[in-house]
Amino acid sequence: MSAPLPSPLPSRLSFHKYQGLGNDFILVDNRQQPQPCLTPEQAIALCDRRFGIGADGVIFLLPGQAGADFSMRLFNSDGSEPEMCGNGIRCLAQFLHRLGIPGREGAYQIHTLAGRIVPQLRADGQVTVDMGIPRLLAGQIPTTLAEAEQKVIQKPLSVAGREWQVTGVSMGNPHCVTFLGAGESLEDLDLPVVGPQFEHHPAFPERTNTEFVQVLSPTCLRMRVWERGAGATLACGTGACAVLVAAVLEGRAEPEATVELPGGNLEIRWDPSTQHVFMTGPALHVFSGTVAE
Ligand SMILES: N[C@@H](CCC[C@H](N)C(=O)O)C(=O)O
Repeated sequence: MSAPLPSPLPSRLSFHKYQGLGNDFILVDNRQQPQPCLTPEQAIALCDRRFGIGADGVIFLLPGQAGADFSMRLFNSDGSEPEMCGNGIRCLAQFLHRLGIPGREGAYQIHTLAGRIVPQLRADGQVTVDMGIPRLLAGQIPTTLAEAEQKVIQKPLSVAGREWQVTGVSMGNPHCVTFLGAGESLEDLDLPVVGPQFEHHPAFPERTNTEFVQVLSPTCLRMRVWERGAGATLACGTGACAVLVAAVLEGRAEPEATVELPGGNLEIRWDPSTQHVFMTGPALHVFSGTVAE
């Protein structure tokens, strides 16, 4: 049997493991330099659940840009860099609090590749995040399922031998949302088969996250997710926001609803006056450590 490949694990790296509804991340205090201290290859190695620490991604706490208090960047477990991470930014807010950085009335101004995002710690220990305004035009998602200046609502998409109706939403990162038909169940979905075919579909030039949704009521949505660059995860915060937005656009839900994910629930609100989406949910520190020599 051949010896395992040499690991690019960054020896002696201090890290902090957090999770939001089981969507788990390795957080690195990277405030000493403007660029991430790790390469995508090192992030892949750290995320490996056998040879590394194990996580859905690596999140970097960086110095602020554009007037923000701090910046956040992250690598998915496949080494790709997404624009934003909803569960992850709740974890980042808890990390800042644990570092003894109070924020303004518990709120932190965070610069991300999706723009300014504002998580706020709540007295009950949960975190509410102003996720900004969803992008709904095909050119913003991006997708070729419609003309660039058109919305993508209930468009047909052939995947895995069947036609799905999909709605596209960007929360800074791309999301393809599809609602199950009567008699279909989330448990019957073969995510490892259909997920990658959605993720890599040519209609999504930057790949996509895909959410499969069952409407329990206009104020309760149940979902599973296949994430771009991470696969099937227990929760996706930007995905839950995209699901609420898509459900409202399709006339299936109220602007405020509970989104049930395999890892737990998120409360999502799409404010009609400001068009901002707000997400509320938990984020917990699991352990801290240092990578071996
Ligand atoms: N799980 C995250 C999303 C992380 C990024 C996503 N995989 C992408 O590539 O867009 C969340 O909670 O939003």
